[in-house]
Amino acid sequence: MNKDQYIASIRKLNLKVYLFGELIENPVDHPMIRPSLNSVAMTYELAEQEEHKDLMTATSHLTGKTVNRFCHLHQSTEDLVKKVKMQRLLGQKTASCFQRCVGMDAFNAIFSTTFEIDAKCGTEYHKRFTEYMKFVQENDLTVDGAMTDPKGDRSLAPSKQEDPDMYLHIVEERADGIVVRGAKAHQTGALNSHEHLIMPTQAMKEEDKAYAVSFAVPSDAEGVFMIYGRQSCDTRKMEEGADIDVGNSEFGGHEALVIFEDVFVPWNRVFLCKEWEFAGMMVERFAGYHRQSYGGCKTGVGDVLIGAAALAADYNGAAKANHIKDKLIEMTHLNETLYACGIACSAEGCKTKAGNYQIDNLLANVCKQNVTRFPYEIARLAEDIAGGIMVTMPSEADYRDKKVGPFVKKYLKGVAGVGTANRMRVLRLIENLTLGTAAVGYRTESMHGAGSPQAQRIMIARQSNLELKKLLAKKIAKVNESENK
Ligand SMILES: Cc1cc2nc3c(=O)[nH]c(=O)nc-3n(C[C@H](O)[C@H](O)[C@H](O)COP(=O)(O)OP(=O)(O)OC[C@H]3O[C@@H](n4cnc5c(N)ncnc54)[C@H](O)[C@@H]3O)c2cc1C
Repeated sequence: MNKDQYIASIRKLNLKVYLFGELIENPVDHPMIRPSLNSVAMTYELAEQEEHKDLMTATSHLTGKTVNRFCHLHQSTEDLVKKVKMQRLLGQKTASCFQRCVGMDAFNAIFSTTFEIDAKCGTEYHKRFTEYMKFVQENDLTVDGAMTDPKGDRSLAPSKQEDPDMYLHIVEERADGIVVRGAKAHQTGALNSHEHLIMPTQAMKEEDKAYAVSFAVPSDAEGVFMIYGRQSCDTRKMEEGADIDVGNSEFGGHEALVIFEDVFVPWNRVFLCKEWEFAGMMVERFAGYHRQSYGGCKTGVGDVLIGAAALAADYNGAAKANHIKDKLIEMTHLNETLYACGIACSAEGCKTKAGNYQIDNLLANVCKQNVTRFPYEIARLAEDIAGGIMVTMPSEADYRDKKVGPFVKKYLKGVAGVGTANRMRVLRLIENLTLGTAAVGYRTESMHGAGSPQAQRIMIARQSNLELKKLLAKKIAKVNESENK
């Protein structure tokens, strides 16, 4: 699809979306939601441009046809590297979350996991999922990769929760399919997606087998509805003529709470049904891909933030100061470190039993662990360079007002030759990325998206191979085991 066809295809869906307690009739044109749709639309627009085709498209190994890379099953480490480069490009173009990665990461995780379930259990999930992928590729769909359950009491297993719906689960198995109930929280781009692709949220034990479920449903399926997640400063987008104050008037991201009220799923769309031993594998593979993803997208957004900070320094007349130059160097160093990790875990990837490529899991976890920290430091340095006016500045309405406008223009001026409005625009962009709507994606998603920091530390511990490292040290130090006796 091109950009316009994508927008038209979302318009055709009969989505049930609630915002501020009301059912939204037309989410596509809602001023608070539309910027997020524009970000996804960019994934279609760039794929049409000759200069970006190499990154934005790939050849499907299922059909031999050209597909959008967001629908691709990675066939090599080169594909994995291109994925990260594509994500950086999109971060640069939108300065926000472009939402389509969760689906891509779910495709690749489910493809390889279902292959291994079938080999062990004699099921036919992989065949079903392969057919599903052909449908996704053929129709160039955006798919919400839905893993996170609300989880209620974090100290209790799914089946031990006071409310059994705190983890999405199977309530009925029928001859023609299953019925599921529950919710998925924090769903990125849910309203801009054609489909929801569900995975379990954690490894399961046998008593939790009703919660070990993976399936796909259209986003307007009977029984599915969404409650839009609000963001800091979101209603600025609803203000008359919203432009400067929004910071990024064109693009944004969103998350939603997606609720499944006894939703029927036909068997051909079920990819895991109670094989609890494989829930952990699916989760780990998805998380690995998604931890790689942040080495691309957050770096692209970081590029925009570094650029905005450098412009703020120019407009403030501080650009020549050595400490400002050094802070911009530090921001670049941190940002490129994230990118290096994204590229490294891709280049060190390997083939799965199903034939698609998986990232190096240790390096992907190191990547995400850095992502939980570095964007915060980059944001801190951007705020330092921007100055306090970034958060105390009068509104755009005051700037345009006949009476007080001239005072705003006069007293918010920086260096000669730069209009006050342009200085305001750059400062509002920094505010948007560090404290406003885009901070959801740049900051808190960096912390919790694809798992909170502790989840990566557990994975790093598991793969650090300390015993080998001890042996290396013993050899160099000439440790003599007989002296220990
Ligand atoms: C902006 C954003 C976008 C997201 N997009 C998606 C998406 O598209 N799809 C999707 O599926 N998910 C998405 N997520 C969800 C993300 O994966 C979760 O936020 C993450 O897994 C953490 O879960 P939580 O938010 O419930 O935090 P919690 O589980 O409440 O964690 C809070 C803290 O408690 C700790 N903790 C939690 N449980 C335990 C325990 N049992 N023992 C000890 N400590 C514990 C954690 O380590 C953390 O420090 C998104 C999240 C964000 C913020």
